[in-house]
Amino acid sequence: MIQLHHVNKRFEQFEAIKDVSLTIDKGEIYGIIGASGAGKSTLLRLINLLEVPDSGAVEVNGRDLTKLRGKKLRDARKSIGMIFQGFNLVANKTVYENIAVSLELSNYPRKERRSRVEECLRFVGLEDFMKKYPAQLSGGQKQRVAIARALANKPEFLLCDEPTSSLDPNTTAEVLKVLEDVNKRLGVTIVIVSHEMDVIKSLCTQVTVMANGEVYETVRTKPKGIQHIDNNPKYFVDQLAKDGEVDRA
Ligand SMILES: Nc1ncnc2c1ncn2[C@@H]1O[C@H](COP(=O)(O)OP(=O)(O)OP(=O)(O)O)[C@@H](O)[C@H]1O
Repeated sequence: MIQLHHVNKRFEQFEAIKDVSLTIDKGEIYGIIGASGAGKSTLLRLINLLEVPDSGAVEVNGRDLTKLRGKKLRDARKSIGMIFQGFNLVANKTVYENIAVSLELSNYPRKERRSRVEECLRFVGLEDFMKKYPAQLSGGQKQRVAIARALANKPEFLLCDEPTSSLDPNTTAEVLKVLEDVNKRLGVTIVIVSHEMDVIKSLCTQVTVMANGEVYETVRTKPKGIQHIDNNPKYFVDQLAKDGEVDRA
């Protein structure tokens, strides 16, 4: 379980995140949506302390990450994988090496690294791509490699920052299917930031709408048939309420 308690984050004078508290239960696919600049990515990055909060607590399975330093923080972070809109693969390394590097950094037992890389690539359907370089892959394949890399250390949580925003609709569907498998078959809790309502609609079990650095509302829903997007946060909630059964959290 992930819990944020009264978290605040400023960039100089600008208050990017204001007193945000939320709970993400094990097994959820938790969406964070909202207009551009609402604070979605910052909120996601606070969960693994890529952004350090100015105040408040970030608890992962009951441990406050803001109190951990050095090896203890690195170990805690192993339970949290992350993928990005731009994939963040290393261009001059092969698919195999991109994944193996994360096992090296975490001191994964040397003899088991190869089979773990193979296992992760099989999971995302790219076992035949080990020797390719990122430039030889499509956008969807790059994101699947990034997912395999994020899974390598067997995380409990996967943070996804706009994972399909640079992909076309078909490739988006392919990546969403992999993320759904990660949740259903591996039991990984997923937190996904997206401005695409279709992504939220097809995947999420709970959704937080952000506006101006604050939680506007959190709803549990299985929305259907959402077509448009609007910058008014009330719009997101109204759409979710209209298209599915919404329990206000
Ligand atoms: N490192 C930083 N330094 C200064 N300001 C920042 C930094 N990171 C984010 N911000 C500001 O904080 C606000 C929230 O940014 P954030 O990226 O979290 O928004 P977002 O909702 O993810 O937006 P988008 O959908 O456009 O990516 C924005 O106004 C942004 O300019």
